[in-house]
Amino acid sequence: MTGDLPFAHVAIIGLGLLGGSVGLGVSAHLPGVRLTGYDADPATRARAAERGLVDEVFPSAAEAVAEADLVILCVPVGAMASAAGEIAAALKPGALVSDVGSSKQSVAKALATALPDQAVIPAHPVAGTERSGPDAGFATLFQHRWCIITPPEGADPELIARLTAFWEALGARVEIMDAAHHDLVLAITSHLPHLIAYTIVGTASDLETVTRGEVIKYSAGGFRDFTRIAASDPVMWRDVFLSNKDAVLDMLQRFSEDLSALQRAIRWGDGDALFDLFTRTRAVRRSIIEEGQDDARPDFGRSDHEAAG
Ligand SMILES: NC(=O)C1=CN([C@@H]2O[C@H](COP(=O)(O)OP(=O)(O)OC[C@H]3O[C@@H](n4cnc5c(N)ncnc54)[C@H](O)[C@@H]3O)[C@@H](O)[C@H]2O)C=CC1
Ligand SMILES: O=C(O)C(=O)Cc1ccc(O)cc1
Repeated sequence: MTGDLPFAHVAIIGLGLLGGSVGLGVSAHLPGVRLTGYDADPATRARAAERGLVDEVFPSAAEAVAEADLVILCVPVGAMASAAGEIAAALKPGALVSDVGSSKQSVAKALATALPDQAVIPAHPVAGTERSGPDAGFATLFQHRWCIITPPEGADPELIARLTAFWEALGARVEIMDAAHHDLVLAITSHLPHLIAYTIVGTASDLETVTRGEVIKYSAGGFRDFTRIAASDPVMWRDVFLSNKDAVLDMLQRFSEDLSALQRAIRWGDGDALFDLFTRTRAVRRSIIEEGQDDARPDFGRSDHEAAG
Protein backbone atom coordinates (compact mmCIF):
# COMPACT_ATOMS: atom_id res chain seq x y z
CA MET A 1 0.00 0.00 0.00
CA THR A 2 1.09 3.59 -0.60
CA GLY A 3 -0.17 5.52 2.41
CA ASP A 4 -3.77 4.32 2.54
CA LEU A 5 -4.02 4.04 -1.25
CA PRO A 6 -3.83 0.52 -2.72
CA PHE A 7 -2.04 1.95 -5.80
CA ALA A 8 -0.60 5.47 -6.18
CA HIS A 9 -0.76 5.59 -10.01
CA VAL A 10 -3.39 3.78 -12.07
CA ALA A 11 -3.30 3.60 -15.88
CA ILE A 12 -6.42 2.72 -17.87
CA ILE A 13 -6.11 1.31 -21.38
CA GLY A 14 -9.45 1.62 -23.24
CA LEU A 15 -11.56 4.63 -22.24
CA GLY A 16 -15.07 3.38 -23.06
CA LEU A 17 -17.89 2.43 -20.66
CA LEU A 18 -15.72 0.37 -18.32
CA GLY A 19 -12.49 2.38 -18.56
CA GLY A 20 -14.40 5.65 -18.15
CA SER A 21 -16.32 4.31 -15.15
CA VAL A 22 -13.12 3.10 -13.48
CA GLY A 23 -11.56 6.53 -14.06
CA LEU A 24 -14.55 8.43 -12.67
CA GLY A 25 -14.85 5.96 -9.79
CA VAL A 26 -11.18 6.43 -8.86
CA SER A 27 -11.53 10.24 -8.97
CA ALA A 28 -14.60 10.05 -6.74
CA HIS A 29 -13.38 7.48 -4.22
CA LEU A 30 -9.59 7.48 -4.32
CA PRO A 31 -8.59 11.13 -4.59
CA GLY A 32 -4.82 11.41 -4.64
CA VAL A 33 -4.38 8.54 -7.09
CA ARG A 34 -2.67 9.66 -10.31
CA LEU A 35 -4.75 8.54 -13.29
CA THR A 36 -3.44 8.20 -16.82
CA GLY A 37 -5.09 6.67 -19.85
CA TYR A 38 -4.97 5.73 -23.50
CA ASP A 39 -7.47 4.58 -26.13
CA ALA A 40 -6.66 3.36 -29.64
CA ASP A 41 -9.35 5.63 -31.08
CA PRO A 42 -8.26 9.30 -31.36
CA ALA A 43 -11.84 10.61 -31.07
CA THR A 44 -12.30 8.61 -27.85
CA ARG A 45 -9.02 10.00 -26.49
CA ALA A 46 -10.23 13.55 -27.19
CA ARG A 47 -13.63 12.96 -25.57
CA ALA A 48 -12.06 11.21 -22.57
CA ALA A 49 -9.85 14.26 -22.00
CA GLU A 50 -12.88 16.59 -22.30
CA ARG A 51 -14.89 14.56 -19.79
CA GLY A 52 -11.91 14.23 -17.43
CA LEU A 53 -12.16 10.43 -17.34
CA VAL A 54 -8.47 10.39 -16.33
CA ASP A 55 -6.03 13.14 -15.29
CA GLU A 56 -3.99 12.80 -18.46
CA VAL A 57 -4.66 11.08 -21.79
CA PHE A 58 -1.53 9.99 -23.67
CA PRO A 59 -1.10 9.43 -27.43
CA SER A 60 0.39 5.95 -26.84
CA ALA A 61 -0.29 3.07 -24.45
CA ALA A 62 3.42 2.85 -23.57
CA GLU A 63 3.50 6.47 -22.34
CA ALA A 64 0.25 6.03 -20.36
CA VAL A 65 1.56 3.03 -18.39
CA ALA A 66 5.23 4.00 -17.97
CA GLU A 67 4.96 5.09 -14.32
CA ALA A 68 1.82 3.17 -13.28
CA ASP A 69 1.60 0.79 -10.30
CA LEU A 70 -1.65 -0.72 -11.59
CA VAL A 71 -2.62 -1.00 -15.27
CA ILE A 72 -6.21 -1.98 -16.06
CA LEU A 73 -6.96 -3.16 -19.58
CA CYS A 74 -10.52 -2.09 -20.43
CA VAL A 75 -10.60 -3.16 -24.08
CA PRO A 76 -12.73 -5.84 -25.80
CA VAL A 77 -11.62 -9.35 -24.86
CA GLY A 78 -10.31 -9.99 -28.38
CA ALA A 79 -8.04 -6.93 -28.13
CA MET A 80 -6.43 -7.88 -24.77
CA ALA A 81 -3.42 -9.63 -26.34
CA SER A 82 -2.49 -6.71 -28.60
CA ALA A 83 -3.11 -4.14 -25.85
CA ALA A 84 -0.84 -6.15 -23.52
CA GLY A 85 1.78 -6.44 -26.27
CA GLU A 86 1.82 -2.65 -26.68
CA ILE A 87 2.62 -2.03 -23.01
CA ALA A 88 4.96 -4.97 -22.32
CA ALA A 89 8.24 -3.11 -22.79
CA ALA A 90 7.10 0.08 -21.04
CA LEU A 91 5.82 -1.30 -17.71
CA LYS A 92 7.55 -0.62 -14.39
CA PRO A 93 9.07 -3.91 -13.13
CA GLY A 94 6.76 -4.15 -10.08
CA ALA A 95 3.56 -2.97 -11.79
CA LEU A 96 0.43 -5.10 -11.56
CA VAL A 97 -1.57 -5.66 -14.77
CA SER A 98 -5.27 -6.43 -14.51
CA ASP A 99 -8.31 -6.16 -16.76
CA VAL A 100 -12.13 -6.02 -16.73
CA GLY A 101 -12.89 -8.56 -19.49
CA SER A 102 -16.17 -10.50 -19.41
CA SER A 103 -14.47 -13.86 -19.95
CA LYS A 104 -11.45 -14.91 -17.95
CA GLN A 105 -9.65 -18.07 -19.17
CA SER A 106 -8.77 -16.72 -22.62
CA VAL A 107 -7.77 -13.32 -21.19
CA ALA A 108 -5.58 -14.96 -18.53
CA LYS A 109 -3.83 -16.96 -21.24
CA ALA A 110 -3.38 -13.92 -23.52
CA LEU A 111 -1.98 -11.74 -20.74
CA ALA A 112 0.35 -14.43 -19.37
CA THR A 113 1.75 -14.97 -22.88
CA ALA A 114 2.20 -11.27 -23.68
CA LEU A 115 3.54 -10.36 -20.21
CA PRO A 116 5.65 -13.32 -19.02
CA ASP A 117 7.72 -11.24 -16.59
CA GLN A 118 4.90 -9.19 -15.08
CA ALA A 119 2.46 -9.71 -12.22
CA VAL A 120 -0.96 -10.32 -13.84
CA ILE A 121 -4.23 -10.75 -11.93
CA PRO A 122 -7.35 -10.74 -14.14
CA ALA A 123 -10.67 -9.42 -12.83
CA HIS A 124 -14.25 -8.93 -13.96
CA PRO A 125 -16.54 -6.31 -12.43
CA VAL A 126 -19.98 -7.79 -13.07
CA ALA A 127 -21.49 -4.41 -13.78
CA GLY A 128 -22.35 -2.69 -17.01
CA THR A 129 -25.00 -1.41 -19.34
CA GLU A 130 -25.87 -1.74 -23.02
CA ARG A 131 -24.06 1.54 -23.74
CA SER A 132 -20.46 1.90 -24.86
CA GLY A 133 -17.88 4.58 -25.62
CA PRO A 134 -16.36 7.50 -23.70
CA ASP A 135 -19.72 9.12 -22.90
CA ALA A 136 -21.20 5.99 -21.34
CA GLY A 137 -19.14 5.75 -18.14
CA PHE A 138 -20.30 6.87 -14.70
CA ALA A 139 -18.69 6.82 -11.24
CA THR A 140 -21.34 4.71 -9.49
CA LEU A 141 -21.33 1.80 -11.96
CA PHE A 142 -19.62 -0.56 -9.51
CA GLN A 143 -21.55 0.36 -6.35
CA HIS A 144 -22.91 -2.77 -4.61
CA ARG A 145 -21.90 -4.90 -7.60
CA TRP A 146 -19.68 -7.98 -7.55
CA CYS A 147 -16.16 -7.88 -8.88
CA ILE A 148 -14.77 -11.36 -9.50
CA ILE A 149 -10.98 -11.63 -9.22
CA THR A 150 -9.38 -14.71 -10.81
CA PRO A 151 -5.76 -14.89 -9.59
CA PRO A 152 -3.51 -17.34 -11.44
CA GLU A 153 -1.82 -20.03 -9.41
CA GLY A 154 1.03 -18.58 -7.38
CA ALA A 155 -0.24 -14.98 -7.51
CA ASP A 156 1.18 -12.75 -4.76
CA PRO A 157 -1.40 -12.58 -1.91
CA GLU A 158 -0.32 -8.99 -1.17
CA LEU A 159 -1.20 -7.96 -4.75
CA ILE A 160 -4.53 -9.81 -4.56
CA ALA A 161 -5.28 -7.90 -1.34
CA ARG A 162 -4.40 -4.55 -2.94
CA LEU A 163 -6.52 -5.27 -6.02
CA THR A 164 -9.38 -6.28 -3.71
CA ALA A 165 -8.98 -3.01 -1.76
CA PHE A 166 -9.01 -1.07 -5.05
CA TRP A 167 -12.34 -2.54 -6.21
CA GLU A 168 -13.87 -2.23 -2.75
CA ALA A 169 -12.93 1.46 -2.75
CA LEU A 170 -14.97 1.80 -5.96
CA GLY A 171 -17.97 0.32 -4.12
CA ALA A 172 -17.77 -3.27 -5.34
CA ARG A 173 -18.01 -6.53 -3.38
CA VAL A 174 -15.13 -8.81 -4.27
CA GLU A 175 -15.16 -12.57 -4.78
CA ILE A 176 -12.09 -14.67 -5.61
CA MET A 177 -12.80 -17.41 -8.13
CA ASP A 178 -11.08 -19.87 -10.42
CA ALA A 179 -11.10 -18.59 -14.03
CA ALA A 180 -12.69 -21.77 -15.45
CA HIS A 181 -15.53 -21.63 -12.92
CA HIS A 182 -16.01 -17.91 -13.63
CA ASP A 183 -16.47 -18.67 -17.32
CA LEU A 184 -19.06 -21.37 -16.60
CA VAL A 185 -21.06 -19.20 -14.17
CA LEU A 186 -21.01 -16.15 -16.44
CA ALA A 187 -21.95 -18.26 -19.48
CA ILE A 188 -25.36 -18.94 -17.91
CA THR A 189 -25.91 -15.68 -16.00
CA SER A 190 -24.69 -13.19 -18.60
CA HIS A 191 -23.49 -14.59 -21.92
CA LEU A 192 -26.46 -16.87 -22.72
CA PRO A 193 -29.02 -14.16 -21.79
CA HIS A 194 -27.31 -11.83 -24.26
CA LEU A 195 -27.36 -14.53 -26.95
CA ILE A 196 -31.07 -15.09 -26.35
CA ALA A 197 -31.77 -11.34 -26.53
CA TYR A 198 -29.83 -10.99 -29.80
CA THR A 199 -31.77 -13.96 -31.20
CA ILE A 200 -35.28 -12.89 -30.23
CA VAL A 201 -34.81 -9.32 -31.46
CA GLY A 202 -33.27 -10.65 -34.69
CA THR A 203 -36.14 -13.10 -35.17
CA ALA A 204 -38.75 -10.38 -34.57
CA SER A 205 -37.10 -8.02 -37.03
CA ASP A 206 -36.93 -10.74 -39.73
CA LEU A 207 -40.63 -11.70 -39.61
CA GLU A 208 -42.53 -11.34 -42.88
CA THR A 209 -45.99 -11.53 -41.30
CA VAL A 210 -45.48 -8.83 -38.65
CA THR A 211 -44.04 -5.48 -39.68
CA ARG A 212 -41.09 -3.88 -37.92
CA GLY A 213 -43.39 -0.94 -37.13
CA GLU A 214 -45.77 -3.27 -35.30
CA VAL A 215 -42.91 -4.85 -33.36
CA ILE A 216 -41.81 -1.41 -32.16
CA LYS A 217 -45.35 -0.11 -31.51
CA TYR A 218 -46.60 -3.11 -29.55
CA SER A 219 -43.43 -4.11 -27.75
CA ALA A 220 -44.59 -4.84 -24.23
CA GLY A 221 -42.27 -4.99 -21.24
CA GLY A 222 -40.66 -8.34 -22.03
CA PHE A 223 -39.60 -7.52 -25.57
CA ARG A 224 -38.47 -4.03 -24.60
CA ASP A 225 -36.12 -5.54 -21.98
CA PHE A 226 -34.66 -7.83 -24.65
CA THR A 227 -34.10 -4.88 -27.03
CA ARG A 228 -32.08 -3.07 -24.36
CA ILE A 229 -29.75 -6.03 -23.97
CA ALA A 230 -29.63 -6.63 -27.76
CA ALA A 231 -28.43 -3.03 -28.19
CA SER A 232 -25.16 -3.97 -26.46
CA ASP A 233 -21.85 -3.38 -28.24
CA PRO A 234 -21.37 -5.77 -31.22
CA VAL A 235 -17.56 -5.91 -31.02
CA MET A 236 -17.54 -6.59 -27.30
CA TRP A 237 -20.12 -9.38 -27.52
CA ARG A 238 -18.65 -10.99 -30.64
CA ASP A 239 -15.42 -11.31 -28.65
CA VAL A 240 -17.17 -12.67 -25.53
CA PHE A 241 -18.85 -15.51 -27.46
CA LEU A 242 -15.70 -16.43 -29.38
CA SER A 243 -13.54 -16.36 -26.24
CA ASN A 244 -15.92 -18.31 -23.97
CA LYS A 245 -16.97 -20.72 -26.71
CA ASP A 246 -16.92 -24.03 -24.76
CA ALA A 247 -18.90 -22.83 -21.72
CA VAL A 248 -21.43 -20.97 -23.88
CA LEU A 249 -21.98 -23.99 -26.16
CA ASP A 250 -22.38 -26.18 -23.08
CA MET A 251 -25.04 -23.91 -21.57
CA LEU A 252 -26.72 -23.45 -24.97
CA GLN A 253 -27.07 -27.23 -25.26
CA ARG A 254 -28.78 -27.39 -21.84
CA PHE A 255 -30.98 -24.43 -22.72
CA SER A 256 -32.06 -25.98 -26.05
CA GLU A 257 -33.08 -29.19 -24.27
CA ASP A 258 -35.14 -27.26 -21.72
CA LEU A 259 -36.74 -25.18 -24.48
CA SER A 260 -37.71 -28.39 -26.30
CA ALA A 261 -39.32 -29.69 -23.10
CA LEU A 262 -41.39 -26.48 -22.86
CA GLN A 263 -42.33 -26.76 -26.52
CA ARG A 264 -43.62 -30.29 -25.83
CA ALA A 265 -45.55 -29.13 -22.73
CA ILE A 266 -47.32 -26.45 -24.77
CA ARG A 267 -48.06 -28.85 -27.65
CA TRP A 268 -49.58 -31.47 -25.30
CA GLY A 269 -51.39 -28.97 -23.09
CA ASP A 270 -49.32 -29.91 -20.03
CA GLY A 271 -50.33 -26.94 -17.88
CA ASP A 272 -48.79 -28.48 -14.73
CA ALA A 273 -45.32 -28.53 -16.32
CA LEU A 274 -45.65 -24.86 -17.31
CA PHE A 275 -47.04 -23.86 -13.92
CA ASP A 276 -44.29 -25.73 -12.02
CA LEU A 277 -41.49 -24.12 -14.02
CA PHE A 278 -42.95 -20.62 -13.77
CA THR A 279 -43.36 -21.06 -9.99
CA ARG A 280 -39.72 -22.08 -9.63
CA THR A 281 -38.46 -19.19 -11.77
CA ARG A 282 -40.50 -16.66 -9.80
CA ALA A 283 -38.70 -17.86 -6.66
CA VAL A 284 -35.33 -17.19 -8.34
CA ARG A 285 -36.36 -13.59 -9.04
CA ARG A 286 -37.45 -13.16 -5.41
CA SER A 287 -34.07 -14.44 -4.18
CA ILE A 288 -32.26 -11.91 -6.38
CA ILE A 289 -34.35 -9.08 -4.93
CA GLU A 290 -33.76 -10.33 -1.36
CA GLU A 291 -30.00 -10.40 -2.12
CA GLY A 292 -30.29 -6.69 -2.91
CA GLN A 293 -29.32 -7.13 -6.57
CA ASP A 294 -32.50 -5.75 -8.13
CA ASP A 295 -31.75 -3.34 -10.98
CA ALA A 296 -35.29 -1.98 -10.81
CA ARG A 297 -34.51 -0.02 -7.67
CA PRO A 298 -34.25 3.58 -8.91
CA ASP A 299 -30.99 4.36 -7.12
CA PHE A 300 -29.29 1.09 -7.90
CA GLY A 301 -25.98 1.39 -9.72
CA ARG A 302 -27.36 3.91 -12.17
CA SER A 303 -26.41 7.52 -12.65
CA ASP A 304 -28.88 10.21 -13.66
CA HIS A 305 -26.81 10.36 -16.81
CA GLU A 306 -27.60 6.73 -17.60
CA ALA A 307 -31.18 6.78 -16.44
CA ALA A 308 -31.83 9.69 -18.80
CA GLY A 309 -30.12 8.05 -21.75
N1 LIG B 1 -20.17 -3.28 -21.37
C1 LIG B 1 -20.35 -3.88 -20.23
O1 LIG B 1 -21.46 -3.85 -19.70
C2 LIG B 1 -19.22 -4.61 -19.58
C3 LIG B 1 -18.03 -4.84 -20.25
N2 LIG B 1 -17.01 -5.53 -19.65
C4 LIG B 1 -15.76 -5.76 -20.38
O2 LIG B 1 -15.08 -4.53 -20.41
C5 LIG B 1 -14.27 -4.42 -21.57
C6 LIG B 1 -14.55 -3.08 -22.22
O3 LIG B 1 -15.91 -3.00 -22.56
P1 LIG B 1 -16.67 -1.60 -22.69
O4 LIG B 1 -16.00 -0.57 -21.87
O5 LIG B 1 -18.09 -1.90 -22.50
O6 LIG B 1 -16.41 -1.30 -24.23
P2 LIG B 1 -16.30 0.12 -24.97
O7 LIG B 1 -16.51 -0.18 -26.42
O8 LIG B 1 -17.17 1.11 -24.32
O9 LIG B 1 -14.77 0.53 -24.73
C7 LIG B 1 -13.70 -0.21 -25.22
C8 LIG B 1 -12.63 0.78 -25.69
O10 LIG B 1 -11.43 0.07 -25.99
C9 LIG B 1 -10.79 0.74 -27.07
N3 LIG B 1 -9.81 -0.19 -27.65
C10 LIG B 1 -10.03 -1.27 -28.44
N4 LIG B 1 -8.85 -1.88 -28.71
C11 LIG B 1 -7.88 -1.18 -28.08
C12 LIG B 1 -6.47 -1.31 -27.95
N5 LIG B 1 -5.80 -2.33 -28.52
N6 LIG B 1 -5.79 -0.39 -27.22
C13 LIG B 1 -6.44 0.64 -26.64
N7 LIG B 1 -7.78 0.83 -26.73
C14 LIG B 1 -8.48 -0.08 -27.42
C15 LIG B 1 -11.94 1.13 -27.99
O11 LIG B 1 -11.56 2.18 -28.85
C16 LIG B 1 -13.01 1.53 -26.96
O12 LIG B 1 -12.98 2.93 -26.72
C17 LIG B 1 -14.59 -5.64 -22.42
O13 LIG B 1 -13.56 -6.61 -22.28
C18 LIG B 1 -15.89 -6.17 -21.83
O14 LIG B 1 -16.00 -7.57 -21.97
C19 LIG B 1 -17.09 -5.95 -18.34
C20 LIG B 1 -18.23 -5.71 -17.61
C21 LIG B 1 -19.38 -5.05 -18.19
O1 LIG C 1 -26.51 -4.38 -19.26
C1 LIG C 1 -26.66 -5.52 -18.80
O2 LIG C 1 -27.76 -6.02 -18.59
C2 LIG C 1 -25.47 -6.35 -18.51
O3 LIG C 1 -25.56 -7.54 -18.44
C3 LIG C 1 -24.18 -5.63 -18.30
C4 LIG C 1 -22.97 -6.49 -18.30
C5 LIG C 1 -22.41 -6.89 -19.50
C6 LIG C 1 -21.25 -7.63 -19.50
C7 LIG C 1 -20.67 -8.02 -18.32
O4 LIG C 1 -19.54 -8.76 -18.36
C8 LIG C 1 -21.21 -7.64 -17.12
C9 LIG C 1 -22.37 -6.88 -17.11
